[in-house]
Amino acid sequence: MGIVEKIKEIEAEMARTQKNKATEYHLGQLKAKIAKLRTQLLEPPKGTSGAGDGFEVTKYGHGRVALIGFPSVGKSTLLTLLTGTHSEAASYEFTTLTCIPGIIHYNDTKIQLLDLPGIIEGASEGKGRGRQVIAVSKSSDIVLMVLDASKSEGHRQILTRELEAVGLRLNKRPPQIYFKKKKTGGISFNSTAQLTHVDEKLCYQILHEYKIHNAEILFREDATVDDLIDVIEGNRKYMKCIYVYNKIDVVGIDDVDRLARQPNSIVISCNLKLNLDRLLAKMWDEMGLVRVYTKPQGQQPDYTDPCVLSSDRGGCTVEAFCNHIHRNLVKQIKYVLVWGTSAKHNPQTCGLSHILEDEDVVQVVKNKDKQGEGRGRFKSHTTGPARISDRVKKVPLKT
Ligand SMILES: Nc1nc2c(ncn2[C@@H]2O[C@H](COP(=O)(O)OP(=O)(O)OP(=O)(O)O)[C@@H](O)[C@H]2O)c(=O)[nH]1
Ligand SMILES: [K+]
Ligand SMILES: [Mg+2]
Repeated sequence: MGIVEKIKEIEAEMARTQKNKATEYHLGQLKAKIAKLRTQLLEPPKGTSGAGDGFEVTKYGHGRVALIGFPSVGKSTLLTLLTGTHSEAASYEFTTLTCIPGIIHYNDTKIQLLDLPGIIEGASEGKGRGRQVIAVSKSSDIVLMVLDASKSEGHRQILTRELEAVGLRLNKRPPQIYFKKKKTGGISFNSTAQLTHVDEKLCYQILHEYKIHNAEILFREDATVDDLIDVIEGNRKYMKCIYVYNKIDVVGIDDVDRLARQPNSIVISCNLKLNLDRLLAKMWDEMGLVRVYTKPQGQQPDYTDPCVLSSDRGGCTVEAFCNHIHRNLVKQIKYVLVWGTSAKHNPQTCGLSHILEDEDVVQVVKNKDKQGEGRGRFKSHTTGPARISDRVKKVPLKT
């Protein structure tokens, strides 16, 4: 029996089993069995590297965004509109057969947008190009789930389920469960929260299913069995997702209004070029990119060429900023001067652990730079409006 058949069989058994206190442990065990099989399903076939099939696209720019959706929802039309790169669009399904990259220029940053083939129910089990599409989505920073506003609202749930089946968690944070495997000592089970979904026995059974006999586990919230399995599997990817309802030109105003009010959602029309600017702004906000402008001593910063940090990848500390500029810079640094919203006063003298914010300006002072930095430096600075864009771009910085 293949892995997919095994999963189907267990799913059928779960559907047959009544949910009550007595079957709770058995159901938990079945969930763990499915999770293990799905992980097996994700392992690339022996002798291959993974995604394959012309789907590997080199990362480019300051972040990567994947377009995921059923066929013919308008993914390619959207890529062409936002990036200027042509991706074939047509009224028949599966027009796009590979991964097509384009570049969005926004806020002086470059975002790589990936058009992908449509995916369908069963994608997680390898239907269509599901596996390759999912592998590419996992490599991106956020997902735009493109939906047809005129079609069934169930599509969003189906796609979410497909992505969950392969370990993607959309708009969720990791469960607050501490878990550490040990060599000896048995299982130590603790919780700092009242648990209503999981008890010690169920936890032991799940761990037993994974052949884990020595571990430390601490629940910091009222987590579920699924949360526990996610933590044990350890391979889940937590991603932001924006639900993009396209084709609002063909639905009534009441539907548009309802869809627009759902969390993490935006309504657009590629045909009428409606709301695309709002989509870009939302996408950029969700990516959590932080632009930092470097200011050479005695000069104005170059506002066209930011150093772009990410709160998700690598962090936004002064240390991350320095590493971004040069790998040896951290060793040479004495302190930095920071202007902008992260600074208590302008400029603030900061160390490596200071966390920078979008549009901050940083001047690096190296150890050998001591000479030029007299005490008068601090007298000459004025505090301006809170936004660096107002303050710095109009009023030259005192240097
Ligand atoms: N009415 C309407 N039609 C649209 C809109 N956007 C795209 N379409 C049409 O929808 C059809 C499918 O568009 P595509 O861009 O090929 O869709 P896709 O999601 O890339 O499709 P696949 O590559 O096959 O998965 C085309 O006929 C488009 O012209 C829109 O905003 N409104
Ligand atoms: K199409
Ligand atoms: Mg397409």
